[in-house]
Amino acid sequence: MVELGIKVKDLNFRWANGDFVIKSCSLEIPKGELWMLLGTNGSGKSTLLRLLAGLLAPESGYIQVLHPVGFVFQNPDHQLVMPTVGADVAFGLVEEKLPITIVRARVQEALKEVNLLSLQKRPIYGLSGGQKQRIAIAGALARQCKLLLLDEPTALLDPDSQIQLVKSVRQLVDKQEITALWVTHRLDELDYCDGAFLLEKGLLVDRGEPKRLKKRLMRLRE
Ligand SMILES: Nc1ncnc2c1ncn2[C@@H]1O[C@H](COP(=O)(O)OP(=O)(O)OP(=O)(O)O)[C@@H](O)[C@H]1O
Repeated sequence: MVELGIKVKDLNFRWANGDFVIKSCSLEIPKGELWMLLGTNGSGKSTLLRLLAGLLAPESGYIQVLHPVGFVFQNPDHQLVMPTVGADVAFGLVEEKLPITIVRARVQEALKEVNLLSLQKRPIYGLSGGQKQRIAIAGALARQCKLLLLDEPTALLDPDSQIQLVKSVRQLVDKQEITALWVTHRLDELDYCDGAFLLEKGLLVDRGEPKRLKKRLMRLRE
């Protein structure tokens, strides 16, 4: 039997007094795979990610995900809270009250994984958007996350940094057997994933082979 990183069954969610924004959603992602979540603005992608992360509670349905969960937001400035790179990556570990020797080792290892070890002592202020996103990912790696949820992590990046980021997440997924779900509007990113979902008005209307979904969406956008 395939081991799963995410299993969701008949999930329903609505905001207080509102209509359902996630409707009878069922999906599975095998452990160690990178899947993408597509859909027009307001279709419910961020809401679904927040439900998976446990940041929102569903009205009904079943969610099973691997832990710990790492979350990467569209705008890293909403996520990075400490003044320097090293302190930010260490933040979650200090919260867990881990011994300082372990914190140091995990921070170094995580920064090495995202190619930012040389910036460990640098202030976050002044770094590029792509570097900041990699710091957010390093924070999740330092916490030894098994599931990575990324909400349009490349939305604010230029095309070069965009492709660099998706390639590095692809490599991390392969190397560390992390499961990842990546929300995007950018169809070129589909070249790096194992599968994709299409959400429309809270309903999963398509799923599967990224090449096929890419063609379908390219036709829709013509
Ligand atoms: N805090 C909130 N309270 C009430 N309604 C909300 C809240 N956040 C989002 N919504 C509504 O929920 C629906 C789904 O929003 P969501 O942000 O999940 O969509 P999305 O697919 O991520 O959109 P985008 O691509 O623009 O980020 C939208 O109608 C949105 O207006």
